[in-house]
Amino acid sequence: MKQTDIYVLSGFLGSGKTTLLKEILKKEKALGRKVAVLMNELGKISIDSNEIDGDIPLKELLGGCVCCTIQDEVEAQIQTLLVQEKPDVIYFETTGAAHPVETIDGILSPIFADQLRFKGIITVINGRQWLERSTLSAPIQQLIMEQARHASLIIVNKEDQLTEAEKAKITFELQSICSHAFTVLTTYSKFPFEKLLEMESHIYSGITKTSVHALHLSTFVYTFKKSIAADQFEFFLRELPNTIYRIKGYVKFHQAKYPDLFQYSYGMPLFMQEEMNMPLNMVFIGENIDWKKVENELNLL
Ligand SMILES: Nc1nc2c(ncn2[C@@H]2O[C@H](COP(=O)(O)OP(=O)(O)OP(=O)(O)O)[C@@H](O)[C@H]2O)c(=O)[nH]1
Repeated sequence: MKQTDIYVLSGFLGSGKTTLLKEILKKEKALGRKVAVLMNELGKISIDSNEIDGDIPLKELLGGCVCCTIQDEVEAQIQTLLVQEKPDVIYFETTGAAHPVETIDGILSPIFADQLRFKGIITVINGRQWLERSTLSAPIQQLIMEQARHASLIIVNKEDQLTEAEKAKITFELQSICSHAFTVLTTYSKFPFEKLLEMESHIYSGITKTSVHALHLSTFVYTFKKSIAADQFEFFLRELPNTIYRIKGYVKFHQAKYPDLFQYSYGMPLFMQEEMNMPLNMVFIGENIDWKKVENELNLL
């Protein structure tokens, strides 16, 4: 089955995400891959989408954020892109307010998660805003920190507005927060494109890798081959590490006619009976997780 790479472009409002996207699309054009774009903006009218070439398939998600109000719409748009366009790669520009974990949760639906290869998060940081972040409210500071912490590639943008000493300070601070990420200082988001191509896939696919990326926010898609016992599944959940932030997918219990839709968020499980058969895929999102171990435990259910 063809798998489509998906990258998330994250970063606070005005940091340079659309500038980065335009830069990436130029490079992709030269590379000849089939690209699709998904843009999420908080406003009801898209401004940034006008800046994208008309020949690139583009879906807009307006008037809400992937991390809360429009998750269903995100799923539908990605599925449409996969079916109609069959792209090699999708770039998803999130709103500046989106939290990385919620974003990944929004894009990986159990219905098609096995067709996507989540390549990671590219976070754009406005250099000056980073230096002056203590003037922002606590939740915004926390959000900017989370966007940086979960990135595989960090673009410190607006380098033209920074002194040499400030650049050194930012680089030092970011390296201590996210030593696993590649950090680059840019003007107008011009960055070495090969760093994006080198990003590891962050979906665990049964191959044990010992790269540093394994110790980071990553995802795992498991497909149940049969129905399982409810009490054993509950035991499995109780034993899970608390750095598994999200699980969602379909699980079929013995005696049940149809699978349950299962949702798990920061330790809280929720089951909903489905009215028809669904693919028994389950998507996991976690940090510093040994997915091989989780897979082995699931195989024993
Ligand atoms: N001085 C300077 N301005 C920049 C640079 N990169 C981008 N800008 C400008 O910063 C503004 C915001 O850039 P965008 O790329 O639209 O930022 P964004 O993150 O997509 O913004 P939102 O969609 O509002 O979240 C634009 O006016 C850009 O032209 C840079 O390196 N230096």
